[in-house]
Amino acid sequence: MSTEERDRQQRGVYAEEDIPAGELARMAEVARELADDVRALVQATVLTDVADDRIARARELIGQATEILGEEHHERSFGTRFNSDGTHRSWGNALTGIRNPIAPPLRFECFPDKVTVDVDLGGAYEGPAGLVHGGIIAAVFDQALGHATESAKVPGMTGTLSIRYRQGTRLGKIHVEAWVDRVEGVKAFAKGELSTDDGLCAEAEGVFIMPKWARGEIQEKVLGRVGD
Ligand SMILES: CCCCCCCCCCCCCCCC(=O)SCCNC(=O)CCNC(=O)[C@H](O)C(C)(C)COP(=O)(O)OP(=O)(O)OC[C@H]1O[C@@H](n2cnc3c(N)ncnc32)[C@H](O)[C@@H]1OP(=O)(O)O
Repeated sequence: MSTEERDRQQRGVYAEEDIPAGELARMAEVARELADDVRALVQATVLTDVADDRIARARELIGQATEILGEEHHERSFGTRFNSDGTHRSWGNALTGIRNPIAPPLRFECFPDKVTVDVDLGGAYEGPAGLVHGGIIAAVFDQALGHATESAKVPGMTGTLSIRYRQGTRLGKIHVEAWVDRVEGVKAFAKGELSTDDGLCAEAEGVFIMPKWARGEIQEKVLGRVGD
């Protein structure tokens, strides 16, 4: 596929889909509840100790649920959708998406100088025994630093992300802070820290770049709007 065709496809996953605020709130609630249920199922799957016949029964029920959910579905991804009320939604996002049970999910608080997030990473995010997987930590940082750039109105895609793991992060509650350190043209340099009750566990820095294909119209839309 040519670069032009790829860029065109990529722009296409940023779509206008105008939905009245009340209806949108209802849809968000339904999506959030379903994702919460499936997230609980994932956790139960990792930790269960029931006998094989109970697992067989659970699989039957899960199969039925999968079939129901598949009756109507989006083609490949949810993408990002823009509303005329000044919001946009990326509900499939792997870290924040309210439709996505893989997402921990991260819910950021935005301040003028930084973004913060508190989240509980349970057994489904394990790497070394009892500790959070390093790749999950990297993903959390990627999103947090990216969110900081978006909040500072200099959003971009991750060009480079570097992490220093200072000590193991025990499964459980984590606190992450991220901020924009400086901006050079289309590049925003962001930093972040992850801590727990044990203190500082990891630090990150990254470069976030507004890609060529998004400069202009899509950039304006992302900059002008808020959402989840
Ligand atoms: C609207 C849509 C997008 C934004 C909306 C996001 C909003 C919402 C954010 C929510 C938070 C998301 C947080 C998760 C973020 C991911 O997960 S992003 C997914 C992982 N990253 C990727 O897939 C990126 C893949 N790479 C690319 O798309 C492109 O190579 C890049 C990195 C965007 C570069 O784009 P490009 O248009 O080729 O850039 P180009 O004009 O050649 O270079 C611009 C400058 O950047 C430098 N540069 C290029 N590549 C790199 C690199 N990898 N490292 C360091 N510097 C580099 C160049 O040297 C140049 O520097 P100067 O000469 O200006 O000094």
